Amino acid sequence: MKAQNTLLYLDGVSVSFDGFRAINNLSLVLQAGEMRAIIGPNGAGKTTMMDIITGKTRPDAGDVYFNGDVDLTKYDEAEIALLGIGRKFQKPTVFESHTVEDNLVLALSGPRSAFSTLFHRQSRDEAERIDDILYTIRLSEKRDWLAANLSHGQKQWLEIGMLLAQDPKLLLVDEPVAGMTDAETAETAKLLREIAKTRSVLVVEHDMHFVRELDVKVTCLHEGTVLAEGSLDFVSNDQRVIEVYLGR
Ligand SMILES: Nc1ncnc2c1ncn2[C@@H]1O[C@H](COP(=O)(O)OP(=O)(O)OP(=O)(O)O)[C@@H](O)[C@H]1O
Repeated sequence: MKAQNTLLYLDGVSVSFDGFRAINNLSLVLQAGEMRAIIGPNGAGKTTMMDIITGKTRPDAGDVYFNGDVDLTKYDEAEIALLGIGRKFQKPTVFESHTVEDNLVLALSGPRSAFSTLFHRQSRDEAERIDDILYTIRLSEKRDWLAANLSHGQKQWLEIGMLLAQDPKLLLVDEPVAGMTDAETAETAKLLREIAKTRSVLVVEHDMHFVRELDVKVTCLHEGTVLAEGSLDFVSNDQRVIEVYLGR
């Protein structure tokens, strides 16, 4: 089967809402260890594509395979999260009244209750993982801070850290740098590149400076299908991409 050796394989995927085709014969292949940037105008179907991958929306037609032969259309949202697909929505949803570290402890624990999680003794393994994640998300020095006191960008990093605590094979990240300072945006590109050394990442983003800094293959969606795919230079020189998106 074609999906073999791919981390994510979408082929001929379509979905309609009240007769409107939000996703139209969409095909996209992501290799293990690959980071991909998804661009495209409002309404292109970027969010709907993520909804299909995470099981929030069922496609009307097409194949959606994860990790080679796992047919994602057969699983619900909770099962897909457990299979190793983590999703970060645009707005950060950290626990503001907990410390940075406790946010990660809670994320690491999965189904355990918040109370027993915060009061059980961390194993050395857990403590090491938390140290590693804090280092990756640039928050080692702020581990004792209340999440409420972090900047917007730092909250986004913390939420990425909370996803990392669940050790996903694939991370879906929706507009991570919206509202960030230029310095935070540049740091986020570095951070995601580091994360992508050990797992695959799909990033939806409108900020082209940031996409350039990611330095990865780009897929431009339009009207629910792939309009152009390749390097950012290749895609941004495509006349149709300029017409529907970049030239606006
Ligand atoms: N549940 C739904 N019911 C009806 N229409 C929907 C639904 N979800 C999405 N759509 C429509 O499908 C199209 C694709 O929307 P989607 O949100 O996936 O685009 P997008 O590329 O993520 O846009 P943006 O950049 O604005 O986030 C839009 O026209 C949207 O109105």
